[in-house]
Amino acid sequence: MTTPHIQAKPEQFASTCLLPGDPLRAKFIAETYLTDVELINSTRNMLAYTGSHQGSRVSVMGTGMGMPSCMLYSEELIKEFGVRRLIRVGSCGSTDPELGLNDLVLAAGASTDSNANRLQFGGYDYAAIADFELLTAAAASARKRGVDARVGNVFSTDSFYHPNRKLTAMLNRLHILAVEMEAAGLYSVAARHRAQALAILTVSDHLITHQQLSSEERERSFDTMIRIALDVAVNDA
Ligand SMILES: O=P(O)(O)O[C@H]1O[C@H](CO)[C@@H](O)[C@H]1O
Ligand SMILES: O=c1cc[nH]c(=O)[nH]1
Repeated sequence: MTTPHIQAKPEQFASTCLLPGDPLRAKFIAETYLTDVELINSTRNMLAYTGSHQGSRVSVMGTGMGMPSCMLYSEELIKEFGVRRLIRVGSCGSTDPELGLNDLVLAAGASTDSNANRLQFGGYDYAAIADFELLTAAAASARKRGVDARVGNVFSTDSFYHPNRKLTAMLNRLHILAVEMEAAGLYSVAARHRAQALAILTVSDHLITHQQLSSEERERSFDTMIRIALDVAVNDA
């Protein structure tokens, strides 16, 4: 089966797929952490690979930026390629003074300014939440690795350059930890298909202090997040 966006056979995907926004981060993850790696999609340069990690098959694929792109790929991965566990490994902007560069967030829930989930829900508000099993596995992995990962609500936005100048303060007031662009959509697609999803995020920039990582660091670093995601993948495989 191929789709307009993914040219692969269903059996080429593992049932667990890591999903960075950046396809070059997918390449980096495949080349650095997996063995026996096969490139299984390059349509639109949205690179996807399957390989092995500690004896378990794992796939990794870029989703592009934003909910429309992430939801499209997630839907196809679940419906046409048999992917059942989708683990986003993304960057985010911290909205919390106590959450600094390179710190980790496990997105238990994802608020949003997007209409994408309302489109599927008759205009009502949908509470986009992570799969509990994946979330607790990631929290356990972080604990075991001595990593102080924060668990909480994030904000998935349609607008990287947000017009609301008071957004950061408003999010902080509601104890939302960070901003990114995909988790709320990923969670609703997974729920609709009874699949499991989790977003693990690393702080790449700080919306209060304006510190930031370089684009190369966003492509090639994030070792802790990737290792935790792979612990979850192997645990569940
Ligand atoms: O680093 P990734 O996974 O792409 O995630 C974040 O970075 C992009 C914006 O620069 C958006 O996709 C946002 O969600
Ligand atoms: O979506 C994102 C990702 C990183 N940093 C942000 O401010 N927003």
